[in-house]
Amino acid sequence: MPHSVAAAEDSKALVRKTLREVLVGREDPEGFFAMCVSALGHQETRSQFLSLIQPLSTATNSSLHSILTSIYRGYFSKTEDDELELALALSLLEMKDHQLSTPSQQSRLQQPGDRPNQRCSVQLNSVSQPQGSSHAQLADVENTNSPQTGAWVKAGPPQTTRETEPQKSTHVDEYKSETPGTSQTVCVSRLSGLFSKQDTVEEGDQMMDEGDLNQIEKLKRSKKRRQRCKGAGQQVVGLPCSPSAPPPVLLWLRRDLEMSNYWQSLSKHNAASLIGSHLVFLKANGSSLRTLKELVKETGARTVLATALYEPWLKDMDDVVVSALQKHGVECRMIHSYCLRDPYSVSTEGVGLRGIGSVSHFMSCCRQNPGSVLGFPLDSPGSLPTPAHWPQGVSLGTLGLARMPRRKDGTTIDWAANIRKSWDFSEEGACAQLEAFLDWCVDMKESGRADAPNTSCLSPYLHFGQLSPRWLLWDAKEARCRPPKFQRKLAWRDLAYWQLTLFPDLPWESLRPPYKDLRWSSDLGHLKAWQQGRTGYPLVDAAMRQLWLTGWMNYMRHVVASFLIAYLYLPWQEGYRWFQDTLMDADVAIDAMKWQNGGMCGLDHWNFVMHPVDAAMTCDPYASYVRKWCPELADLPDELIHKPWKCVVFGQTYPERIVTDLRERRSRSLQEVALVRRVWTVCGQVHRVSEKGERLERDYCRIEGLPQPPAPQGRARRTPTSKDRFSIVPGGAVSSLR
Ligand SMILES: Cc1cc2nc3c(=O)[nH]c(=O)nc-3n(C[C@H](O)[C@H](O)[C@H](O)COP(=O)(O)OP(=O)(O)OC[C@H]3O[C@@H](n4cnc5c(N)ncnc54)[C@H](O)[C@@H]3O)c2cc1C
Repeated sequence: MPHSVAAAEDSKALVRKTLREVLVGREDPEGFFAMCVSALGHQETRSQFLSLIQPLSTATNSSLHSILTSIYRGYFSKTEDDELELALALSLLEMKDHQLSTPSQQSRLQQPGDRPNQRCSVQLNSVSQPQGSSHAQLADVENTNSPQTGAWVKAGPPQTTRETEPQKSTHVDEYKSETPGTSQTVCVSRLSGLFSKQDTVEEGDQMMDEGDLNQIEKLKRSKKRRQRCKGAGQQVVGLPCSPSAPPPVLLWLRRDLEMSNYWQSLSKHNAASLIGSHLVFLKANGSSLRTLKELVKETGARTVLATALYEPWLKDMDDVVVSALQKHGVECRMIHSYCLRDPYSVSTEGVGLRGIGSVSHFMSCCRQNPGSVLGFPLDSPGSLPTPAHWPQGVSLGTLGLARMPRRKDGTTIDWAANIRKSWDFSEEGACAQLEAFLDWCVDMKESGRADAPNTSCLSPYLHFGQLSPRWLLWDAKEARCRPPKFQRKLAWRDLAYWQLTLFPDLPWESLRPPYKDLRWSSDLGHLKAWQQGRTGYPLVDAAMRQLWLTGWMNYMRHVVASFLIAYLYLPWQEGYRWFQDTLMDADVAIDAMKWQNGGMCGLDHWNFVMHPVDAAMTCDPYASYVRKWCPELADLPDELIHKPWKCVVFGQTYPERIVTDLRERRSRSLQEVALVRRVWTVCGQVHRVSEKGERLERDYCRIEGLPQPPAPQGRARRTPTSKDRFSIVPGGAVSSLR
C-alpha cells in the first residue's frame, strides 16, 4: 500500500478509535473533533466528519451526535478570527488516547505567551510511535505491518503540537574506512552518540572514548586530560577502529516520526563538517536493516560499530539487526556511551535487593560489581579524512523531522521560536554552558531555588549527545565541583536506565501493583490548566509556563509533579507524557522513574509533597521567578504575589485557583495512599501490607531472574501521614527517608 494511503488509513483508524473513546466517556467531543482536524486535515474533516459520526445518530447516542454536529458546524462556519478562538478552545483538550509506549508527540496547546489574536487553527501532522512492545518496534524496522498509528494529533491551537523527541531514536551514522590495509568499518551510532564524546571502545582492560567529531573547544582546553590519558597508557583514538574514518552517515529509521528537537540539534551542528567531513543523511524506507545492508555492501564494510541503546524495546530491535548482519559475516560491536555504565551489566550480587531503587543501593551494586572500568574520556580527532566515495544522501529537510503545524492559510506556526532563543543547540553552546558551570560549581549551593541557576542546566546536552556523561564527570572532577554529589546525580541517570531494563513498563505502569488501585481524577480541565500554567497558583504556573516557552524547568519539576498528583489527583502518567512532549531533556527512563517516584508507586517513592504556596517561600522567596514567568502578577508586593487570590480580580489578569481546598485534598490523597498500601488484592485474596513488600520483591526477582531477596530485616518504609511537612525542599535531587 502506498505510504500516503497507509497514513490516511492510519488516521482514519485513529479517528474511529477515538470515537469509541468518546462513546465510553474517556474522550470528550471537543477533543475528538480537535483530533480529527489534526489527523485528517481541514478538507478531509470538512468532507468526512459528518459521515464519520453518522453511526451515532441512533436514539441512544443522539445527544452526542448533535453535540458533535454543532461543534462541526460551529467550526466550519466561523470567520477566521472566530475560528482562532474556537481552535484555541479546542486545543485545550488533551487526547486520552495516548501512545504510552513512547514519548508522545502530543499537541501543543495555547500557552501563556500567545496573544489571543494570534490564535489560530492548525493542521498537525505529528505521528505517534507504535505501542511500545519490542515486537512492534521490530515490525517498524522490518516494515512488517508496523502498527505505526498514523497521525494522532489535534487541531488546534495556536502554536501547538510540539513533536517531541521520543527515546534516543534509532538514527544510525556510519563510517567507512577507505584506507588500504585496514578493515572496512561502518560505525553505527545513535544521534546522541554521533555528536558526543561518549562512545567507548573497550579493548581488553582499556576503555577508550570515541572522540567527538567537533570538539574543537574541548581540544583547546583538554591538554591536561590528554596527557593524563596518554600517561596512563591509554590509546587515544578518534573514531573507532580506523584511523582513516569513513564518511559519517545518519540513517533515519523511523518512518514519519517528527523530532523537531533532533532536527534543531542536527541543523545547528553538523559536527563532521567542522573537521573536514560532513554528515550524510540516509532515509531508511521501511527497513533499516535493508538500508544498512545496502550500505555495508556499497562500502564493503566488514565491521559495524554501534552505539548501544538501553530501552528494552529498542535493544530488541538492535539485537535483530545485529544478528542479521552477523549472519552476513559482518562483525558488530556495541559501544556503551549514553550512560556511565551499561545498565544491562549492573548486578545486585553481593548487595541484595534491599534498598533497590535508591541511588545508594545502585552505587553499591556498581562498586561491588564494577564490571568494565570507567575509562578516561579521549579527545576527538583533529580531522576526518575524506572517503573516496560518498554514499548518496538526502537533505536534512527530507527527513521531515521538523514539520511545524500549519494554519489554514498555509502559514507555519513556529512553536519552537522561543525555545531556539533559550538554547544554543550547537556543540559550542554546550561547551560554553559546561565551562560556565565548571566556573561556579565549586561554590554550588543545593538550595532548590527556582530563582537562581543552581544546577548545571546540561541535561539537554547530555540527552542529545553534545556532551557525554563521562566527560562531564571527568571535567567536574577536575574542576573539583563537589564530585561526589555530582557523581551521584549522574548515577541517578544510570539508575533510571537500570530500572527501565528491569521494568520495561516503567513509563506506563505503576511499579507497585497496589497503586494501580488508586482512584485518579479524569478532570481534563484541571489537566489543561496545569499544562498551560493557569492553575491559579503562581509558582506552579510560572514553572509550567517556563516549561512551555523554553522546554525547561529545573527543581520546579518536583513542585509541579506534586501538584498534579497530590492536589489534582491526576495520574502521574499524564505528567510523564506532558514532560515528554515539552522538555528539552525529555528522557524516557529518567522521566518515568521520577514520575513513578512522585506518584508514590516507584521503587524509591517520594516521602514529601511540595505545597504550591509554602514551597514558594523557599524556592522563590523574592518572587523573581514568578514575576518573570507570570508578568501579570509582577506588580504585586512580595507578601501577596504567591497568594494573589487575596487581592486580584480573577478571570481578567490571572486565573482563579482551580482547587482551593489544598489541605483536604492532601489529606484525602494520603488516605488513598494509605488505603492501597494497607490492603491489596491479588486473585481475590487479600494480603496484609506487611507481606506485600516482601511478596512484591520476590515477584520482581522471579520475573526478572534476579536472586531471591534475603529475609527482611529492619523497618518497612513509612507511610506518609498528614503530620508530614508539606513543603520540605530536600537538598538536591530527592532521596528517600531510608
Ligand atoms: C517529575 C520529574 C521528571 C524529570 N524528567 C527528567 C527527564 O526527562 N530528563 C532528565 O534528564 N531529567 C529529568 N528529571 C531529573 C532532573 O530534574 C533533571 O535531570 C535536572 O533538573 C536537569 O537539570 P541539570 O542538568 O541542571 O541537572 P544537574 O543538577 O546539574 O545534574 C546533572 C545531570 O545529572 C542528571 N540528574 C540530575 N538529577 C537527576 C535525577 N534526579 N534523576 C536522574 N538524573 C539526574 C541529569 O542528567 C543532569 O543533567 C526529572 C525530575 C522530575 C522530578
